Amino acid sequence: MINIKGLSFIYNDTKEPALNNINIQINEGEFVGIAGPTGAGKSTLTLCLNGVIPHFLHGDFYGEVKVDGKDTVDNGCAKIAYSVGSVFQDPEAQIVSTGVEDEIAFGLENLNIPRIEIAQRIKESLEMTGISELRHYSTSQLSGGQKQRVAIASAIALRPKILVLDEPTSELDPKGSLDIFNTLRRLNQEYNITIVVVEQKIQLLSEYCSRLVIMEKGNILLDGATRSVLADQETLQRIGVSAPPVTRLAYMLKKQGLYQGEFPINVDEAHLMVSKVLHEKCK
Ligand SMILES: Nc1ncnc2c1ncn2[C@@H]1O[C@H](COP(=O)(O)OP(=O)(O)OP(=O)(O)O)[C@@H](O)[C@H]1O
Repeated sequence: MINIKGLSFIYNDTKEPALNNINIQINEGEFVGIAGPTGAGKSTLTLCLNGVIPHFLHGDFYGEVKVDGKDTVDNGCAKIAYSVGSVFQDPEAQIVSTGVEDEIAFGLENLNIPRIEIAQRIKESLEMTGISELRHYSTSQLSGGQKQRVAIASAIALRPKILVLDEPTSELDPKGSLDIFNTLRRLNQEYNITIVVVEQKIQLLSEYCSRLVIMEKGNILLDGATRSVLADQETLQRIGVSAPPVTRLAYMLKKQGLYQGEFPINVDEAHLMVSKVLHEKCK
């Protein structure tokens, strides 16, 4: 679904590569989280997936990026938008219309989709994101989390196979952040949309993503199943990515020889781990 080979990118007027020989393959239906310290190249990578790089942001581009079989150099952003929907940090900056319905119709009208089909797609994308009740709202009435879900609905109205999100919860409170990730889970599980999300809140990534990619200085440092990536505490600590509290607790227990099992990645699993440790101790 996403195939990146030898991708390096240096922004104009800079010396250091923002991306440095990235190789990654993401298969259909994966839910991939990307994390890493500031300046790691996470946003640059998302911009390479939706074609903004190289078509709008210029620099030295090396290697190959293919999304849904389309090479992003040979296909413009409009063509790529049929395969890759994009959602950015700030919902305010993405929303251009005064009404929810108009907002979702906006991208479709630009692509000359027939009116009757636009109506169908508005209904469908509102249902998919669980916000049908907001259809006739004015966008100024919406909370940050609702705006971000309208942005997601607008992106999926083009029926992309891949949804790329760059820190979609950065402006949101914990409830709004959970709503977004629950929406993403639904799009992934029920509609088989491949999700690639850059997110600082590692706890959210650990609960929702099946695969984690950790970047640093333009490189992919770790890439694998969420549990195994989070188990590499030394690397995460070294680059300043703080693992979820449950994983840190497991790490401490393992270091002291009190726990030998798998790393927990959510509260339920941590609960089981603590019960096991206590059981052993009380024997
Ligand atoms: N438009 C730009 N022009 C020049 N350099 C840029 C531009 N955007 C990003 N960079 C540089 O590219 C490198 C990677 O930046 P990028 O924003 O992709 O990292 P990031 O991991 O998303 O960081 P953050 O978490 O702070 O958003 C950084 O050194 C940054 O300064």
